[in-house]
Amino acid sequence: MNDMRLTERAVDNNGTKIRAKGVQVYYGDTHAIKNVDVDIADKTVTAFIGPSGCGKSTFLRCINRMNDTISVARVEGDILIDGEDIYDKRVDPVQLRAKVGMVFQKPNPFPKSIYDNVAYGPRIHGLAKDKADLDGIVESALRRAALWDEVKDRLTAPGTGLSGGQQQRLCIARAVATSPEVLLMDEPCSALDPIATDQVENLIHELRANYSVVIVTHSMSQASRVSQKTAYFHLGEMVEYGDTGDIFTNPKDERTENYITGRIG
Ligand SMILES: Nc1ncnc2c1ncn2[C@@H]1O[C@H](COP(=O)(O)OP(=O)(O)OP(=O)(O)O)[C@@H](O)[C@H]1O
Repeated sequence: MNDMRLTERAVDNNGTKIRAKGVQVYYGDTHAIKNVDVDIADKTVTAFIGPSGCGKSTFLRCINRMNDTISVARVEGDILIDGEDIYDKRVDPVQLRAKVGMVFQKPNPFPKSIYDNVAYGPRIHGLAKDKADLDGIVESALRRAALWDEVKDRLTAPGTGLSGGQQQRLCIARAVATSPEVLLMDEPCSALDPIATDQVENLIHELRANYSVVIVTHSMSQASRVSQKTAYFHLGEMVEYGDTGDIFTNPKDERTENYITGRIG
């Protein structure tokens, strides 16, 4: 953001990284998110689950203002990160998205080299002092994405030439290269085979040490493997939110229970 308050502010709010208050999202006349209140913890993986069309991706996109790019979308209510309103008019959405990175369903590397994919964000945000500094940022991001050993000898090769699982880890490296504080993942494994899914899930587990990770998933087994907190969405409402173990073994809301037992999907 313009004044970079997100990076400079001391965090002292009992581990809450993201706070949503009364969030509503409309696409024209469609009321896609209905009055969502939630506190999302720092250094935690939070899974959003629920039937198709219930608003998981819409709510996820509120957290880095990706809905700004959809002309018919209108967001109401407050979303605070470290206590700061990300919809404040002084906040630059481009800067915000460096702090709140996103990984999409389908791996979407740029038509550039592996190196340039990862260097893209640090370059546009002026994060490197010189070439050696940029090299270090690229290597560190590729290591954090568990991809370095596989690509270190072909950094100038096109990112699009990697396997699907490698491309998704490249996109994760691209997202972490700007040192985000929050990582949003919208069904990051849905285009991957079981081995690549396992690698990305292990990575999510490691990323939690440094980031608040929010993941949309259709796979309840994935949610239970990777997350500590789970939110269940139903027809635009967040009907239940709590510890993942509790949501899956002892849901309080009948709608959550019906979903996790397979009665609705
Ligand atoms: N760009 C858009 N324009 C208009 N309506 C949209 C748009 N994106 C989503 N919607 C509508 O908003 C509602 C929520 O959609 P969203 O994609 O957030 O749900 P979801 O739970 O992520 O679904 P899925 O699991 O199928 O990806 C749906 O009714 C959908 O049709």
